[in-house]
Amino acid sequence: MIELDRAGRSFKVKREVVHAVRDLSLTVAAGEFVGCLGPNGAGKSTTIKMLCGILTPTSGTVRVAGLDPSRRRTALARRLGVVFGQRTTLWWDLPLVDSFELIRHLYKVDRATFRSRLGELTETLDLGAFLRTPVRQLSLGQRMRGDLAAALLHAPDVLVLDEPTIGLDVVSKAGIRDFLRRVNAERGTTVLLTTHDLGDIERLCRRVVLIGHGSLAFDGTLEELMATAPGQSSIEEVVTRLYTAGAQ
Ligand SMILES: Nc1ncnc2c1ncn2[C@@H]1O[C@H](COP(=O)(O)OP(=O)(O)OP(=O)(O)O)[C@@H](O)[C@H]1O
Repeated sequence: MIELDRAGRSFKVKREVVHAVRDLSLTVAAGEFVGCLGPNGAGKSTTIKMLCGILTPTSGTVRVAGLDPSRRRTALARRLGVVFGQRTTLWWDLPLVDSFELIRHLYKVDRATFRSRLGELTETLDLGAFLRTPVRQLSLGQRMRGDLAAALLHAPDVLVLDEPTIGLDVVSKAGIRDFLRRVNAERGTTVLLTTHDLGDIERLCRRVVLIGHGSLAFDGTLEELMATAPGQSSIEEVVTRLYTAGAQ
């Protein structure tokens, strides 16, 4: 469902070239739930932006649902849902439900299907109390739930999330994690998320990939990740070791 083959992305900054992602090969099969870790500046967001078609790779190839994201952005939009935790895709001054209505038009979802999906998402994400509130008045947790609903209204096959639990309290995080687990298990949606919250990884992701210096530094199960540092009892200790051992 997601395929990166020796994908790379560099940027020219003044006279320097920054290799944000280099030679990254990764395949995510349909229905998988994969967590992506990596130190600040490792290349996670750049990778996500290549998957969405926001950035074109400068080397290698990227495919999502069989499509080249930067060339087939419109076709891909129908198959892909995206949430950037640090930024909203909702219309700031409009009530949440009006953003959903606009998304319905953009994705050409028929009214009956929209109503039934919105009903389901309102219930599972508990949006009822603030559907008519302008997005700018929502708390971060409410806004994130709104963004998740917006990303799923067109029932995409693939969901890509860049730090979806950033800044959320423990209860809101638990709610979002529970929701994502259900979307993956019940709808079979392929999920790839980036996070700095190791609780997301422990509670959600059987498979973990670690990006360091723009390349793949680890790809395996959580158990295999723990086994890279025998004697360390917590995932924090294992990841700290990996980051300080050269992923940085
Ligand atoms: N548009 C850009 N122009 C120049 N350099 C960029 C650009 N976008 C990213 N970079 C650089 O590419 C590298 C990777 O950045 P990226 O945002 O992908 O990291 P990240 O792993 O998502 O980090 P974080 O965990 O801090 O969000 C960094 O060195 C960053 O400064």
